[in-house]
This record gives sequence, C-alpha cells and structure tokens, in this order.
Amino acid sequence: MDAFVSRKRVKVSASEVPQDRGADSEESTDVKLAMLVSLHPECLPDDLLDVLVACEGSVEEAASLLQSRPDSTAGTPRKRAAPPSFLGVQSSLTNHVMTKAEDGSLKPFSETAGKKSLATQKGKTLHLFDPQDIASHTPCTIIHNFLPADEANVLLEELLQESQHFTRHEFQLFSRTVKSPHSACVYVSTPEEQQQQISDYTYGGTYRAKIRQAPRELRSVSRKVQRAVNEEIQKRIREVYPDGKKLKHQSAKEWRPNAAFVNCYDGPGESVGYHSDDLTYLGPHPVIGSLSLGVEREFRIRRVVARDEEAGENAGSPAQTPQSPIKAARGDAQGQISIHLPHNSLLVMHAEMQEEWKHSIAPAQTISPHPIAGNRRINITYRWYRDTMHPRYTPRCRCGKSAILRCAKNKQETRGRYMWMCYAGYDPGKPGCSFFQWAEFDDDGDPVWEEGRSVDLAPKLVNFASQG
Ligand SMILES: O=C(O)CCC(=O)C(=O)O
Ligand SMILES: [Fe+2]
Repeated sequence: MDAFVSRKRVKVSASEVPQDRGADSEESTDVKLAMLVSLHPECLPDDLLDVLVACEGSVEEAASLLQSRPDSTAGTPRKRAAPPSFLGVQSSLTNHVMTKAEDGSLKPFSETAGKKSLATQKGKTLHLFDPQDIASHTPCTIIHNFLPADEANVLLEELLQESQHFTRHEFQLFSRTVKSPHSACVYVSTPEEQQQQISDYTYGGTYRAKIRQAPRELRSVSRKVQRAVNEEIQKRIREVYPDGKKLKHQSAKEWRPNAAFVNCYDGPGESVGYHSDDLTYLGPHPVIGSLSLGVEREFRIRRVVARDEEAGENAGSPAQTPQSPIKAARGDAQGQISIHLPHNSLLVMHAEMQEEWKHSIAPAQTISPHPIAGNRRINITYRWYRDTMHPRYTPRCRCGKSAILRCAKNKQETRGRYMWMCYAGYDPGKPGCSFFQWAEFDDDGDPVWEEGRSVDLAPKLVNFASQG
C-alpha cells in the first residue's frame, strides 16, 4: 500500500526540479489530511480539511487544536453521520444508487438528481451497489458471492487466525509516533522470498519486518482470483477501453499474483485513509484483485484532480484521457463514490485506477456483525509484482536505498509520466537525498533501462497459483 503515512517533501535544488514537482504540494495536502484522519477517524475529512486550512496547512497546529477542543465546542468537526441502515444486507444490491441528501440522510439518487448523470458534488458521497453501475462509473468491477460460501468461510477463518500476527504500520508525525488505523501483513510464496522481502523491498518508503508465507487457503483461492481477474481485464479491454485495446503501459501478459497484502479492520472505527497503491514493484497501470470477507464496509474512491484541470475550463468535468477511458461520474473530481463491499465480494481495481484515483476504507459509525468475523473485516489485495521491477534492477538513490516509483499528476505537460524518487521522501524525519529521475517504460509497462544493464539475475517471485 502506498502509505497514507506522512511523507515530508524534500526540497530539491532548482536544477533538479522537474516540471511536475508542483504535484507534491497537492499531494502533501492529501497526506496532511490523511494524517489528521488517522488521528481523528471519528471526524469527517471535509471538516478536518477546514481545520487544516484554518491552521494554514500546519498539521501540528491542526492536531493540537483538535486535541484541545472538547467535543461540545462550537466549530469542532462533526462526528461522522450514521452509515446507511442497509449496510450488511447483500441481497438488496440491485440497481440502487443512493446519494446523501442535504440533511445527511440517504435518498435514492433518482429523487435527488436526474437519473442519467451520476453527479457527485463537493463533500457529497454517491453510493453505488449495482455491479453494472460500478463498472460504468468507476475504475473498478465487482463480483458478489465470488467463492462458494464454504470456501469463503474457510478462508476467513484461516485469516482471522493469521490476524494475530498482523501489525500496525508506525510512522512519525513530528514528535509523535502514529500507528495506522488498521493492522496488516504482507504474504509471499516461499521462506526465501520472505527473507528477500524483508531485506530488499520497501512499503511506502520503509522496510517491513513482518512478512509471512502465504497459508494454504490464501494460495488456493488465488487460482480462482487469478482466473476471474484475467477475465475481468479482458472484458474491460473489450467493452470499455478505446478501440478495444489495453492501455499504454498496461501489461499485455496474464495477471499472475505473487504477493498479497492482508488487512484487518477490527471494529467500525478502523480504516485506511485516502491513498493510491505504491507502483514501485507493480509498475505502471497495475491491476489488483481485492477480496473482502467478514463485515461489510465502504470502499470510497475519488478521482485525483490536477490543479490545472481544477482551475481551468475542465473544472467539474474530469477529462477523458487515454488512461481514463471511462467518463467518470460528473463532478466526482470533487465528491466521492462509495462502493459497498459485502462479505465474499471480489473487487477488481483496473489498470486506470492507481494513477488517476485514490481509495480509502472510511470509518463507519455502526456495522452489522458477521457470524464468523464478529466486528472484523478481512481484506486481501492480491498483487502481481513484476519480475522486471525487482529492487535489484530499479535505481538506487544517493542514500543507497531503492528509489520509489511515482506518477506525475499535476501539470498537463508532464501528467502521466513516471519518476523514480528518493525513498526518504516517504519517510518523515529522514532528510533524504532528493534523488529524481524520469522513469521510462515500454508499451507493456516494463522498464527500459540504459543499455548493457542486466535484468536476469534477481530471483523471481513465485506465483501463488503455481504452488501446491
Ligand atoms: O481494505 C481494502 O479494501 C483496501 C486496502 C488497501 O487499500 C490496500 O491494502 O492498499
Ligand atoms: Fe490501497
């Protein structure tokens, strides 16, 4: 996961400043907001943003202001509104598009707006349930009741057992150590890979000590996930992408998961802030298969709006770029879309997702307990790390660490280009070296290195499905 964690921006000298570095200032607002959300998951992000603005962007001041105010104080951010009462009711997932009305209650979308244009407004949430609506208006597709019921339960039980080993990612916020508002663990296929992940791979810029070998059900289910995700990718290409062709830099190969992040959200307050997933090992335009088990929760997404797009003539009407082949719900540049993820649903985050959208699991005020998981939700994101992006091949910054890959978002001239950056830009408290290099990829999204560089030495991660 590309961390919602704080990333202190490193100043680089003028000669090293790429045109798009302005993207960072926009990013940092998100990151600052994510910090506040992780500190105050009970508050609405919009309200936290107001506090952040009032404190002229100082997270430290905003955090101390929020801390010092009793709940009853006027101006204190509102507590989150109660979630819809139909949370957890999987059988009603047909053709209901709900949106929040002025008074905060959920109303059928048809009552609050014209049926055809799925419009969201700043600060509003558009709730989508129907797989067809989700496929048409978001960069995701969903399959409900994905596994046979028994198989889903066995997998859930296995991962609930595993969850005793999960840890909370810790990060530094000024003088405080802040913990991620949910626990997680990374899984790979073999003990050798486990070691390699600990020593070579970073997550959101930091090395992780907790990597485990994928247990039986997690691997076995991956075969079904692999098949379904490949089918969904082909369907997406045929039905949605321009000229029925894969996106530029999207891999043309079969999607073969070889790593999984498993998250546990224990209770309604646990969450993950808005982020996009780290591209460093996935490469450009990755596809991710995300299986949800246990308590139903809301997966919220919002499109990343470049500053020039927001200020310019496209404001309120997101551009339809080649990478963004679907016309997103109008105005969702400002509002957000909520996709409800019931037990045993497979969400496919398609190739256009990570570069152009951010996603989160919003805290809920109430949840419907699950008969096996109680208050817990388990989520597995099956990922395919590219052999060609092994940390032995990717550039090292002047700190001697593997650089991280990011996509430029802000300026029209450079939007969509990729860059290698010093990992410390993600790790607050570390000065970093301000390393920067544009990243070049071929049409299939594999890196193009300078001539003579060998890329056959690193051990390849083993595909889960190829294991017994
Ligand atoms: O829990 C989820 O559905 C999303 C998790 C996620 O975003 C991640 O692991 O990067
Ligand atoms: Fe994520």
